[in-house]
Amino acid sequence: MCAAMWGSDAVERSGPPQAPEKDKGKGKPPWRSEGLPGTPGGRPKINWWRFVVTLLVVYAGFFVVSSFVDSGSVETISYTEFTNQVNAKNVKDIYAEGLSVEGDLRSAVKNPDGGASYTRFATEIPAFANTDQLDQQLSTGQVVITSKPITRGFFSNLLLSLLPVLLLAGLWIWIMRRGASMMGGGLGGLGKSKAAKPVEAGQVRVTFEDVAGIDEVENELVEIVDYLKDPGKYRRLGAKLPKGVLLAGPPGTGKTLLARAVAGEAKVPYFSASASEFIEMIVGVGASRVRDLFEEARKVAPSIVFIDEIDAIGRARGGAGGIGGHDEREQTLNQILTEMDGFSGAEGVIVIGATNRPEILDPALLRPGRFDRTVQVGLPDAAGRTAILAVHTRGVPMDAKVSLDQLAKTTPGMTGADLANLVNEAALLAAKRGKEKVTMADFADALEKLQLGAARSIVMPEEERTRTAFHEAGHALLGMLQPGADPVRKISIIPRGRALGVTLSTPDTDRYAYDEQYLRGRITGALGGMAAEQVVFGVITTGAENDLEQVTMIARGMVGRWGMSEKVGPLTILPNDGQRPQASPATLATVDEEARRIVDECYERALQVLGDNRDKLDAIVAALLEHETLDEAGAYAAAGLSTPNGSGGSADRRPAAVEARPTAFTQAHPVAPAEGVPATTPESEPVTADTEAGQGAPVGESGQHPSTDPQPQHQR
Ligand SMILES: Nc1ncnc2c1ncn2[C@@H]1O[C@H](COP(=O)(O)OP(=O)(O)OP(=O)(O)O)[C@@H](O)[C@H]1O
Ligand SMILES: [Zn+2]
Repeated sequence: MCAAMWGSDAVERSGPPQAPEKDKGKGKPPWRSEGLPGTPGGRPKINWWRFVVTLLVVYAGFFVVSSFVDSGSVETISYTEFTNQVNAKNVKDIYAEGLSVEGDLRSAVKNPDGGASYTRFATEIPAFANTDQLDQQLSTGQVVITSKPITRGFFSNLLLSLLPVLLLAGLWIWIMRRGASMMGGGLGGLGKSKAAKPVEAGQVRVTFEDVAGIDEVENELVEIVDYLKDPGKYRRLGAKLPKGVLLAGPPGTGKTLLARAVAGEAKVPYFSASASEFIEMIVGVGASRVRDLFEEARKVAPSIVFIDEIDAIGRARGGAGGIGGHDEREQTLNQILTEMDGFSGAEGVIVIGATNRPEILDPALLRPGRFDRTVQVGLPDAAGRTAILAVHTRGVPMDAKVSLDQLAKTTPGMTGADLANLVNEAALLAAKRGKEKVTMADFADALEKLQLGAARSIVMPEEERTRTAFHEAGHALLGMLQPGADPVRKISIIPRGRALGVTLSTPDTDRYAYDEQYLRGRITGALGGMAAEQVVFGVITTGAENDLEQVTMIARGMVGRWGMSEKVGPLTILPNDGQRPQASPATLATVDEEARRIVDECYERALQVLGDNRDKLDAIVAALLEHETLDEAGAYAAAGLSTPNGSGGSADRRPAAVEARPTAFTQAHPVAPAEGVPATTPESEPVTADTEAGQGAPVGESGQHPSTDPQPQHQR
């Protein structure tokens, strides 16, 4: 009974703070309530039935367990028997707590010496028992009661017996609240968006000055800034501005920064939220948060609402699930769409969304009147990188010899965030070294740390070191000898992170597209470590796991994505967006077969080249064992080759590269394969997940150049 009361109280408290009635009659589009059957106004759905059933089960379990605990050497007797024994003065001291009584009962068997012997007994006093009368009996029976006497009234007794239930219920609610508050909110505050607190107008300190290297993107947003500054100007002419702008591009390219800069330039309030924050375990919460957010934004319009990671909720419906339940995601998405449809444009709320994966967005989001403008935010080119470095080195005292141009050239593929990080790392290093200014050497070391990972101080057994040296030399030598391959920049057998050794190759210029020969070269190079182990030691180790992942990914991409197998043809069999492969089992089998053929051919070639150039391989290994790390010049010199850029650098080596997609190409070997057993991926598993991090995602004009970018890291 108490539990029931308590429960209904909890129902009250779980309701969203803003009563749904508030929305009624406000002329909200009718489809909203149709679209959300059973959850009007996004009221959280709590399954009370399940709650009650769970409690009953737990309660029953509690009794079963406690009856087991009671049994044993203790004899359970009935209440009547107990009172009889008391009256017969057979009961010694008792221990009473609540309704349970335990004590000693004189045995029927007498001791030989004539003394009494006792056995342990227990009983329950029923709630209807007359406890006053019992008290009387106990005192005349000379029974000493320890612990609390049994004089509680009916209700307190009941309450006591319900205590475990109450505790469990409390625990349950606590878990619920925790679940909710972990993602923001809390049960009482469900739906209250943390994001509803904007950065006030004029408080956003970021301007376009702080965003470098992506001028085209800025230009697209200037119009919006102008509109936000004076919406009236546009309104008078009846001009319609986009309600939403979608910024699409790889992580760290400055999308958030841009959105803030727009707010900073226009001096308007800025609301920001990550789409994943909206999603809750309880259906309807996301939608109510969205409603809240927009309500606040409208109050202070003109304003900007920035929604990061919009793909988390904006995935095409029916596609692979995102976070949160399906219903919740869809409702949240619907709410965003409703809100965007809702503004007349006169309100001056501009929504800026950001995503790494525009291709998986629900087309409904991109319809006119919603995110009707998509701006691609790509990786910066060399000039862009120089500009970004300039922004981030503004307050950093630098040695006169530091050349940002030079740095930009050696950092192809890095994003704005990477470059900001690089500057910071270099400054940290310089400070640690007690310098007044950051020098080029600090930058070089910081770059090495970022590209290769921080060195670890573990002592490698000599045998392991030699094996690693051969492995890395194998990667490197194939990189040096294959036409069109990216120059080898660094080889190292110093363990870093999870890697035992690293070979780094980067192109001279950023590149966006790769030809078949290049990709085969890359596969061959990635197999070089394993091939070297095979050639030299006759056995291979688990150290090539990472290499093989790359190999598999590239080979399958060539066949299933980039039309490089005649047998399969120019079809997309393995989509880039993580969707299931679209092909018959027979075609999938052919893809596997073709990928395997390519890899086999490349491995043969790797064995061949290394076998033919064993002298060069040994020479690189000797240099590596001596110096541990070789830079570009050192590596080529050790092999007796000239660097690709050097005097003898043959022009035919240079890839027919388009612009730059600088990809550091390193190979890492796990120091220890997880628990000794390298995880194996079944051949048939589509390797499309690699693009998750945007690493393999198309760069530049989205999707037009399916850039392979098979994971730049290539480490032993
Ligand atoms: N174009 C740029 N100019 C100057 N700094 C930049 C630029 N791009 C990124 N940065 C730096 O990188 C940091 C992170 O960028 P930001 O958070 O805007 O990236 P993002 O594209 O929103 O990434 P994500 O998709 O991961 O959210 C910025 O705070 C800034 O310091
Ligand atoms: Zn390797």
